[in-house]
Amino acid sequence: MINFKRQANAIKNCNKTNKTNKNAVIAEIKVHSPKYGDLLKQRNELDILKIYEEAGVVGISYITDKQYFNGDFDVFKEICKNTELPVLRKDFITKKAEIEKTAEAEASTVLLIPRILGEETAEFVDYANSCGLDTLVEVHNEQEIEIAKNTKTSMIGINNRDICKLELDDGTVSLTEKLANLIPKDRILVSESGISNLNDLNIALMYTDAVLVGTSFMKADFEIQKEFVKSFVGENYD
Ligand SMILES: O=C(O)c1ccccc1NCC(=O)[C@H](O)[C@H](O)COP(=O)(O)O
Repeated sequence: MINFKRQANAIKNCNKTNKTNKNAVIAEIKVHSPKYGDLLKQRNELDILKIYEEAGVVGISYITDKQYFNGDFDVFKEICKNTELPVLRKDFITKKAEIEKTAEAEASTVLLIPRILGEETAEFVDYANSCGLDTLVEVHNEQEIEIAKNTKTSMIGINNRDICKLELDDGTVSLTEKLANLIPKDRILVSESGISNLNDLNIALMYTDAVLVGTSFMKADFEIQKEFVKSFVGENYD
């Protein structure tokens, strides 16, 4: 089977080149937010993909959940097909068949949530790895960190928001500051959600290897979107 394990390597390679001030930014093509509504605003997902690529991000995230985030698996497949960047699938995965479907789409990484999978998280990580996928195991509290630590996941994400509140809470990077030192250094650590400006970004990157940003990139006006994303990636990126 083809090995799609690219997300973790992309972040590691990016960090090696940090001499050039390039930050490891995973950019989300987020079409809908439960809090802000439509974020796509009649734009095309593949145009946004191109902007993110040109801005120098290390990876792409896309939410396939339809019910709350208006995601579309066919769009996800198109995104995977149209980029060399690693692509993360975010969804509420509960079945191994969904992991197979993610690998078939030639994604790089699948999100797994201990809040949903509990002690089965480790088994789902192994299964995703056997399908050639990287895994991002997402935590929001100490109990979930214990579950994540007992898996072979290469990446752990601290979601600054409580996903059970479906984005109606305001996540802040203070959660990343609080939890980061509980996560073993051999895992790639990602700060996710609620990162809306360079101050948030800099705080998150003091504690983590990468950040995942959606809403603030999507809310930036189309004309300035690339420059805005570039400012997160780092001034010296070309
Ligand atoms: O993170 C999850 O557990 C999740 C699972 C399924 C659908 C959506 C999910 N979370 C939302 C996000 O992933 C955020 O959009 C992402 O972290 C970006 O956050 P923001 O920059 O605040 O839009």
